[in-house]
Amino acid sequence: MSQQRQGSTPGNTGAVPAFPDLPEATIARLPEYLRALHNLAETGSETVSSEGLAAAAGVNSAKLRKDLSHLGSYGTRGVGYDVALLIDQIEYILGLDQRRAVALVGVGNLGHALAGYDGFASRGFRIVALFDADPEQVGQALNGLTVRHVEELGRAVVEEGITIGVIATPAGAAQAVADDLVAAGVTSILNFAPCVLAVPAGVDVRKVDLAIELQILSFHEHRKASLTALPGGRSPQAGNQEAVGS
Ligand SMILES: NC(=O)c1ccc[n+]([C@@H]2O[C@H](COP(=O)([O-])OP(=O)(O)OC[C@H]3O[C@@H](n4cnc5c(N)ncnc54)[C@H](O)[C@@H]3O)[C@@H](O)[C@H]2O)c1
Repeated sequence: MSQQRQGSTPGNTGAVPAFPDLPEATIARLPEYLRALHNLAETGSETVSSEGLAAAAGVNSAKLRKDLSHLGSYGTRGVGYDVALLIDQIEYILGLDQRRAVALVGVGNLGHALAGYDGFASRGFRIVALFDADPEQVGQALNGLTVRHVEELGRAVVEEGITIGVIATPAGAAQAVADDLVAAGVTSILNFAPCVLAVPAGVDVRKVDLAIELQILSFHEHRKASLTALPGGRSPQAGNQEAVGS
């Protein structure tokens, strides 16, 4: 997932003096640590070593210790990290202690799948409103919500306290949708459409493009094939797993 940064992070604005200024790569790994910690908590683990947590999150332990030191979390020698405490710290930093209201615009193939996914709630998000421009979609019930016409977006954003917008429209419509979301007061956008969005300062955009991820895997396939074709048939050793930005 790539990020377009037009705005500043909430930290270091003076409003929350104690908020740590985290590297982007560390921010991208925190959700992986959180997922691993929740799995550990579910199996009854109260503490975890840095090596154990690193293995569960798919990163190396030196990187994990450095990341967690940014949160002021160093663990206890011989004991490791307190699982519940670390979950609280990471959820606080990611702002997941408030369940954020999300609007989804574009309820086609992808939008249907996203709106129907129940896993967001347990990760701190509520999709509270669905919008589409197609009269055939408007009025449909989906996962307890009714699809509304995109013209109702502005009012709904204010009434429902929506701060995050997800765009799942065709690329040609995405910029206008982003403009409407921003005009309504949305300050974070997750864009699935294959295009770059222009947004004003203070608005964060993240882009998800599975085709780009596949192209990166294609590069690795190409590289492995070229290595095995070398004289002596050098074959690649360990796999290259890049679960989160580094
Ligand atoms: N990021 C990824 O990995 C990934 C994967 C699949 C699809 N996509 C992209 O996601 C988008 C949606 O794909 P899809 O297969 O669901 O397409 P789709 O055609 O099935 O759905 C698009 C929906 O957007 C609606 N729409 C069009 N203009 C609109 C507007 N101005 N306001 C509100 N709604 C509008 C349409 O009525 C339709 O319901 C496309 O841009 C596609 O390229 C991205």
